[in-house]
Amino acid sequence: MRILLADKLPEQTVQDLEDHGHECVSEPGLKADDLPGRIGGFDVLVVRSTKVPRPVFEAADRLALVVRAGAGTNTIDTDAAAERAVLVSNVPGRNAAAVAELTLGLLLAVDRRIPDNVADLREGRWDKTTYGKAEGLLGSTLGIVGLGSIGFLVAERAAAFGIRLQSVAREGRSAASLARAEELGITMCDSLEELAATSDIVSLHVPSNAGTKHLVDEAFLARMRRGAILLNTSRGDVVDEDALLAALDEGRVRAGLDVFEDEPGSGRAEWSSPLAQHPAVVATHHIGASTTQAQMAIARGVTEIVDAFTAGEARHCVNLDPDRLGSHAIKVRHLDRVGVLARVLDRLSNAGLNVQHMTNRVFRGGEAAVASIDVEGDVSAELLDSLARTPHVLGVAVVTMDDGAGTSP
Ligand SMILES: NC(=O)C1=CN([C@@H]2O[C@H](COP(=O)(O)OP(=O)(O)OC[C@H]3O[C@@H](n4cnc5c(N)ncnc54)[C@H](O)[C@@H]3O)[C@@H](O)[C@H]2O)C=CC1
Ligand SMILES: O=C(O)C(=O)COP(=O)(O)O
Repeated sequence: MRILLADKLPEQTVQDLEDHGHECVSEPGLKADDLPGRIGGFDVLVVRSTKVPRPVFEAADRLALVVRAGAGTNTIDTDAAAERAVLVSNVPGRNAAAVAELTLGLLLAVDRRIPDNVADLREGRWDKTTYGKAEGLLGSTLGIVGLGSIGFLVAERAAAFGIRLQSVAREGRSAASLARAEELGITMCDSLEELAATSDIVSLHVPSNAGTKHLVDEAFLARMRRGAILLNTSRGDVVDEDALLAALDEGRVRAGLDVFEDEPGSGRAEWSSPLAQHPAVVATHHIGASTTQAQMAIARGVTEIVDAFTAGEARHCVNLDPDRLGSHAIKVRHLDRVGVLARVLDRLSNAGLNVQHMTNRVFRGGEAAVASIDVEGDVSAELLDSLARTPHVLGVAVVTMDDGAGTSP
């Protein structure tokens, strides 16, 4: 597998991939605009925050997998990838502890004005009068928006500070997630509006997508308690930055921010931002995931995904359609001979059935195999009979899949 690494990744990533037999080219300086001209000849692209827009997929000849060495895939045009059958996978959860640590760091820094304390002391000014006025966090209420990998780890850490926890009730939350929330004493608000109005601190841990864009807008900020703290370590566009700036200027809220809508995509850049420079903001350089621990964990995750892909598995893929798993699962047990599957597929095609997902596993000894073919459409007795009579086929069975009961790819 030829792999292009277009971002700063630990040397261990390259080492692991090469140890697993892959050929790696590491070009951490590549930008989105360079990628279309560079992607030719590579099977796999690995990136962190480097953007992967549509032209990359249009220019690619062999590209079959993009791995986001991190959590958020909003920087990758996953639709363009899907249109060209390129898998996009992320490495979920592995950097969550690092982001949770930074989130708590920002909270303490805002509450105690630690950066301003430090700056004044470095300038030779002692000012206990100004800085000795923090509110304190014990008994305050933290509203967590986005109760996933990071949200839960923020909750665990905040609980240790004696902070009360709440989130928003959401359809489709798994039983495991509900149980964990209950265990941590997280109460559920009925709405985001209620969370905004009843939290002393709001921390954002949702992915960036159409549904979360400007989730924190003027109305949300207007509902927040006076002096409340907004923490954003998710993505810049989850917050309406103009509305936040206005709320900060009016002294209504304070903020700890690791991410910005127009943040530079590179490691170093000249960049100024009224938000990042605001006196009521403690800002960092999108470093939530940038600990050695997190990056090593991500590096292992990247290798696992590439290895799984090599073995035919789409692990942590974000752009396969979970609803298109077919209406019927057909199992064909057959002798492992050249041409059997071609004949089986030919019969499915003649019956007008579209294959949604397919695997073929060979048994020990190499004599026989079983193909699992998920199809969409009616499977007639006539078709089953013709499949069963295909040369070298040993047996055929069909299972009707309920909605959502398909075989996961
Ligand atoms: N600052 C940094 O360096 C990092 C930032 N991130 C950002 O944090 C985000 C979250 O990361 P994880 O916790 O690992 O992802 P996750 O997928 O484990 O959790 C996201 C949670 O948000 C929930 N959610 C989605 N839309 C929502 C909505 N409209 N309202 C309420 N909840 C909603 C999901 O159900 C899920 O529980 C990433 O998508 C990424 O953008 C992630 C890692 C590092
Ligand atoms: O994992 C994520 O979603 C992150 O935001 C981390 O970004 P990075 O890999 O540090 O550019």
